[in-house]
Amino acid sequence: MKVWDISQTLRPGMPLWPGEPPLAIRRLAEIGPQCPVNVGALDAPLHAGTHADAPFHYDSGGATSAECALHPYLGPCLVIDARHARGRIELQDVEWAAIAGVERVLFRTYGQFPADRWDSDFTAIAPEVIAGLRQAGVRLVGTDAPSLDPETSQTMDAHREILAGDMRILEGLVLDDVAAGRYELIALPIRILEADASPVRAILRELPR
Ligand SMILES: N[C@@H](CC(=O)c1ccccc1NC=O)C(=O)O
Ligand SMILES: [Zn+2]
Ligand SMILES: [Zn+2]
Repeated sequence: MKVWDISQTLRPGMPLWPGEPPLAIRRLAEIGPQCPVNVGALDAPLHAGTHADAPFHYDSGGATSAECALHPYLGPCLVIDARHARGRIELQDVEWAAIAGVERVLFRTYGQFPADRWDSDFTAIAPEVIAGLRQAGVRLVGTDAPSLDPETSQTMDAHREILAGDMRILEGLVLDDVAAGRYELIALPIRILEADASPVRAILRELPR
């Protein structure tokens, strides 16, 4: 069964949200005469790379990564090619008939994911689109962009629509090699106490025929 790895590589020097501290891999122990193993530690912002926002990120009373149920992050999804969208994915950019019965939607906005540079002008998603997805019964919205809202947003309108429907979010996906269509999504957040986001290893699998 074909598997698509739709996750970024977490690595020192990777592009991060402006102001975030750099990702580091610390060496705690090294194989040698007195030590049988190499041991490291990861210092990384919780939103680094491909990750799942927890509701706590945009609602101080919201669930943390450790508290989020796993159902939204595991199951059939629809990948939508939204590369034609300019600035924001708007209502007219979505083929709403294709959303019927879909619980998970992943938007592709990049022709080639910017793995080596921070893109401040990434394609956001209009709050009206999130509201429309919520009304259509969608439980999870994913994107290859680093956020649903523009980098400069102070109102986080798309995240607020997600909150209104207690929906879930994946950001920083890599969809370059994924054709639009239906897949099985597996992208489980790690059980991190008090966390507002969690790295995920996101993959797609062919749906069973
Ligand atoms: N991936 C994050 C980006 C984000 O909102 C953010 C991340 C780190 C520091 C500040 C952020 N947002 C607004 O200031 C998000 O959209 O959830
Ligand atoms: Zn995030
Ligand atoms: Zn977010």
